[in-house]
Amino acid sequence: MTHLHHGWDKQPDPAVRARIDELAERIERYRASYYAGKPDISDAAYDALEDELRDLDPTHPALARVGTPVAVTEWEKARHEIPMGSLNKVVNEAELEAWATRCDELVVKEGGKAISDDLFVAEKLDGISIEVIYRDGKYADAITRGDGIMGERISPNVARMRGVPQKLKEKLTLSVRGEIILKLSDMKKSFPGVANPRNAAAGTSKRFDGQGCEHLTVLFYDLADHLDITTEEQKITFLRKQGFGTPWTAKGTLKDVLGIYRKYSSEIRAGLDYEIDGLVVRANSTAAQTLLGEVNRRPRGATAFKFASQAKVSKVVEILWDTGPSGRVTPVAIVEPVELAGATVQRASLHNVGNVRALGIGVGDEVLVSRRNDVIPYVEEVVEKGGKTELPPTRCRRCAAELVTSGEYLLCRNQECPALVEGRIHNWIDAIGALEWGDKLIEQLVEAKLVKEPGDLYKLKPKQIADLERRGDKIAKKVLDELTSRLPLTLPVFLAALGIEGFAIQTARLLVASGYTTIEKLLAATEQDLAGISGLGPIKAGMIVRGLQGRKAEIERLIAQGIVPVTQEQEGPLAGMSFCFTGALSRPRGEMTNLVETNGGRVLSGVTKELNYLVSAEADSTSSKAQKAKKYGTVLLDEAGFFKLIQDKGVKVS
Ligand SMILES: NC(=O)c1ccc[n+]([C@@H]2O[C@H](COP(=O)([O-])OP(=O)(O)OC[C@H]3O[C@@H](n4cnc5c(N)ncnc54)[C@H](O)[C@@H]3O)[C@@H](O)[C@H]2O)c1
Ligand SMILES: [Zn+2]
Repeated sequence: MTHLHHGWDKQPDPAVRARIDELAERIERYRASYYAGKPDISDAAYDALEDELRDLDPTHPALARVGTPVAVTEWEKARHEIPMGSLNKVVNEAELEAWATRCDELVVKEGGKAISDDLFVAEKLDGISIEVIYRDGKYADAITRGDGIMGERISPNVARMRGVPQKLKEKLTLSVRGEIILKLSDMKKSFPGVANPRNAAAGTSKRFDGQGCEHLTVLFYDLADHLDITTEEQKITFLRKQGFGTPWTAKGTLKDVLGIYRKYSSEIRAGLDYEIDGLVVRANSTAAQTLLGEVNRRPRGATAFKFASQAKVSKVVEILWDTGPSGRVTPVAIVEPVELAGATVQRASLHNVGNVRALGIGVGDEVLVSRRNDVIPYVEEVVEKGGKTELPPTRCRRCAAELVTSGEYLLCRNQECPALVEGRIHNWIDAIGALEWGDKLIEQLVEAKLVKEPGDLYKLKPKQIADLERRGDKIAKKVLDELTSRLPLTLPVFLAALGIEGFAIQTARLLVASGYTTIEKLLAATEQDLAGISGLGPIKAGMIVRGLQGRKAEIERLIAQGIVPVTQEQEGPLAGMSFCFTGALSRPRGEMTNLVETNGGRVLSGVTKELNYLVSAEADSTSSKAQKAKKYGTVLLDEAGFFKLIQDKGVKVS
């Protein structure tokens, strides 16, 4: 193989040289901690740095090393008769195909048979390599990989692990290779509080008192002495026959392997009782493997086919402190763009101020950004400090008010803060089910200082909305008509729309059912009064009373404007029933809404605990709305079911 160094034939520039030296030094340091079971950084971060070094200097000696030299410990050092190597890796299907093609070319040139049609695949166990030696069929020795040449003799510990037979079925002398793992079920049972099975296995297997080794398991996948064996498949069969536990394996073509990989990535891996970090793919024929030979103690005829990492290293460019609708300040890291799970990521959540302090993060730091299960990307760890540690702000970035710390959170308590005003308006619009009002419109209205509190919504003139950027007469009329069409509001909706903490619609309903049938009665209630209601309790009662008193003037302004809550639910055959429509329906949404509302029912914009019926094109939909509905016990209906229901109630459908 030729290494073109991206086409450079001159000396790399000093900055690159310095980065290479830095990476190499750090890689050696991280390895030493990792193989001792106390990694400094995550595997994903380590792999990212190793890949970076490989890009800059593919032949760097740090990349050729295996494991780490053994440290001075109480364990006796032992030399491996046959050095223990490592594996090269591929991280996607194209790389695996390229590896197979390259192997085929090489073997064929040497007069062998192409390997692509005869591959052997095994789960790549994420544990610690171990060599176990049997003499005359009896367990004799176990040596850790160490740096591949010299390891530690931890025989008494390995003897206690599961899956290690004391005696073989035949009186053979041989050396087998396996991986010490900690099964997840054993971790749960016997290692409370431990989160990483690999690190626990590494630490435990080297304990001088051997404590905990009985909970570890060894699975075997290789055999050093060949015993007339000519394929990997025969090796595994032999190991199983002698009583060794093994990982799952299969024989197949390149296409089969790709299928297996997809299946493992998408489902099997998540259901295993142990962690694997990929598959190991090899030429099934040992003759082909011998022909291919090895480079840097990594066989060319085998490769680790790793699962895609959903984490990458990047650099923090800026840290933003966004004030949210509830006043909570959320820190966000802006990082140099990285590709993650098919998307370019530039913003990563830092959750809260407590987490920022715990990470000790700052602008200029190298961080690991991850995106798991499609959630919002977040910063997992600081890999290397590169700048000053971020000092959390003392003032709100939206309104400059002094921030308050509450537990892990920073809060803006200024009720006039535009972020909080937007939040309250948003809550109102949501609760009354005004579907036409988008976030952006609310933001514009608050920005233009046209709306400071919910009551202001009802004072808006069509022209004020029409004049906003990208609005117009049609939109203005539509949203204002919608607003008035929701009136009058029932008392529970009115209360929930205020968005008082701890005071959602269920609580509002409970209060009405307990006799607080007018807003006046509620405003007059004390904490003690409400605490007596079963299902409320003193804490919630306190929040409700304080919340209502804090908004009293605003409530009075609403009422003065004619926004008077009514206690009676509307009348009609669908009174007391709520519906939410989702997906493509045969009639326009507006028509369905009208049908429900003119008959006394309510239409909600989303699935809440209050929703009685979710109507969708397919009743067995697996959409997130349908899942939520199932959780709440909401009835799922298809269109036909909906029409049948309302007709049974006496609604005439044209
Ligand atoms: N976090 C850190 O600081 C840090 C530091 C160094 C290394 N690492 C991690 O260690 C790994 C590299 O270490 P490595 O040299 O042990 O290589 P490796 O784990 O990538 O692959 C080789 C090893 O796989 C194991 N293996 C498991 N199942 C196998 C099977 N069925 N067939 C063959 N081998 C199997 C063997 O022990 C073998 O030695 C990387 O994943 C890297 O992220 C992390
Ligand atoms: Zn603020």
